[in-house]
Amino acid sequence: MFEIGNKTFGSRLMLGTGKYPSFEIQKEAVKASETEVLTFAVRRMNIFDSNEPNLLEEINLQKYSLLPNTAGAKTAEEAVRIARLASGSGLCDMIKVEVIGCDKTLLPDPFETMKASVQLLNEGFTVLTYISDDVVLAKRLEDEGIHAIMPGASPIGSGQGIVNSMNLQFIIRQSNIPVIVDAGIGSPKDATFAMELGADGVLLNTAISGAEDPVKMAEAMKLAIQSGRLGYEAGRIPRKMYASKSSPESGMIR
Ligand SMILES: CC(=O)[C@@H](O)[C@H](O)COP(=O)(O)O
Repeated sequence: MFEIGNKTFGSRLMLGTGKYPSFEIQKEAVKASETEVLTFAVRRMNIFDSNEPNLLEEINLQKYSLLPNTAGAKTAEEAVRIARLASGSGLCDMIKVEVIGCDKTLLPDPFETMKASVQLLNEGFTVLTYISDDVVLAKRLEDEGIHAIMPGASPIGSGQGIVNSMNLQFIIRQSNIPVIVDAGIGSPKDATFAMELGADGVLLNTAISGAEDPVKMAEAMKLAIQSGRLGYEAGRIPRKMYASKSSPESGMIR
């Protein structure tokens, strides 16, 4: 169990909702993942045209917490406008702040991200902020009062996995708010690694929606995250430079 703002979650896997081959497969994958949190880009989600298909109509909304995100925003002003739209539509008071600063890498703009996060905190939102693995920015945002920090493992949709585990560990160790590793996860081992490092959760999309079998991959990710968390709680052995025998010599029968 972990908490973000006033919500408690059993599952540590948060799912994006884009790029699935079909609604049917998406629904199955969401079910198999046992996620409790679905994030979606307010700008890209068809929530306003009742003639168009809409994922939110396809799923049982009682079962999930919705986490609208500000994907598509390039300035703080745009992100704030998108968040207000989501809240005005009664979707949720939680918001994932995402302000992209570079079209090629889709890495977030730290200055606009900070501005948007502070503004939305002042407006009473529960703020989860997506950043790159920037240790100093993570702390500054926590000091401002955000509710969870979401450092990227690697660029969105790249499937590169965790490229700087050192920075992620710095962020995890210094944080007094939940750390959700978000973006760039490619395979279950990446998700396990994030959890073994001590992350509170993982948010991912492409690794499941783009898999050959998204439903199977959703289950694999669920198990990977559970396994990584269990391993973290169990406490791994320290790394040693040289070998040490698995069977102790004292007490050996000669
Ligand atoms: C859905 C969402 O919020 C994405 O922007 C998120 O960052 C996931 O990235 P991946 O697709 O790399 O998992």
